[in-house]
Amino acid sequence: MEDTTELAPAVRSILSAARSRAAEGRSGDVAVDPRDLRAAFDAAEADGRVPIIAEVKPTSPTTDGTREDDPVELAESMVAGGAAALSVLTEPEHFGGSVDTLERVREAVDVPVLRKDFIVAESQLDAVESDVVLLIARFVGDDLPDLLAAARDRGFQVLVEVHDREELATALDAGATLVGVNNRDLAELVVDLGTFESVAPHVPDDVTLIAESGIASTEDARRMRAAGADALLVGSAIMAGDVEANTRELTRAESGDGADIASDETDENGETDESSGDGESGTRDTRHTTDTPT
Ligand SMILES: O=C(O)c1ccccc1NCC(=O)[C@H](O)[C@H](O)COP(=O)(O)O
Repeated sequence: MEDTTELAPAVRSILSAARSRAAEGRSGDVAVDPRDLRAAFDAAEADGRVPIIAEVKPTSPTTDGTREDDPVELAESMVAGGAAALSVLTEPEHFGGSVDTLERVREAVDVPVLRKDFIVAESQLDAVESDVVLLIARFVGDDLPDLLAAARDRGFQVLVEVHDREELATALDAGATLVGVNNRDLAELVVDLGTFESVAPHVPDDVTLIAESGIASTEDARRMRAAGADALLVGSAIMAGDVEANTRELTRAESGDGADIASDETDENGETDESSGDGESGTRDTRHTTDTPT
């Protein structure tokens, strides 16, 4: 079991709740016929859209209040705004999510759907079908290879989330081919886009790389793409206000006609550290670098 002493209290509480749910158990393994996430990213690129995984995130430990709209309507609006894929929180106690919500969303849309939860035990994998599941390297520790295999056996594509180079090495050793770098530090819950920029150059080109958390503007989106992100996972900035318009603006961040969503939508988290990083782009892959002005 992981040492949780350095985690933020909210994150320790999330983990404790996850372990309780894991203990409830379920019978029977799910068998998923997944929608291809990489193909969805390629289709967005071919269409001139930045590949965005838009997250249905009703609330979170760093969000004030709860968005009560029908999650299916929110999801459909995200797809209408050009999202290549969706992420749906299924964690009930801290994020207002549910497996029922994910089932309804996946039925309503035809893009790949990531199940965003805090999986620490194999039994949790059988709670619901999704196209992609998340494994957080920090939380699963030495169980990563076994959980990765268990998820793949069920048909899931697996996004392994890391926060630093050490976790990246662990993920690659375990055979991860889909890696997310979380800009949110789970010890302090502070967001720093420099995190992605420092880890991305060390990710092999044949790994699909996703920048997660704290992307609050079209400028942030371009910054993460310039640092080598194949796709961006965005929750709070899309959930704040008109989700279709917010999604569209981010997907158009490289086509020069996207207004800056941060200019008229205030992210109540207000945690993105724009001053972080040293201003140099990562060199992993410059395909995404753009000269398009804001
Ligand atoms: O978002 C939180 O407040 C949070 C707190 C503690 C653990 C995890 C948390 N978020 C999970 C996520 O992965 C994000 O929802 C996702 O990366 C989107 O981030 P953002 O665009 O910053 O909402």
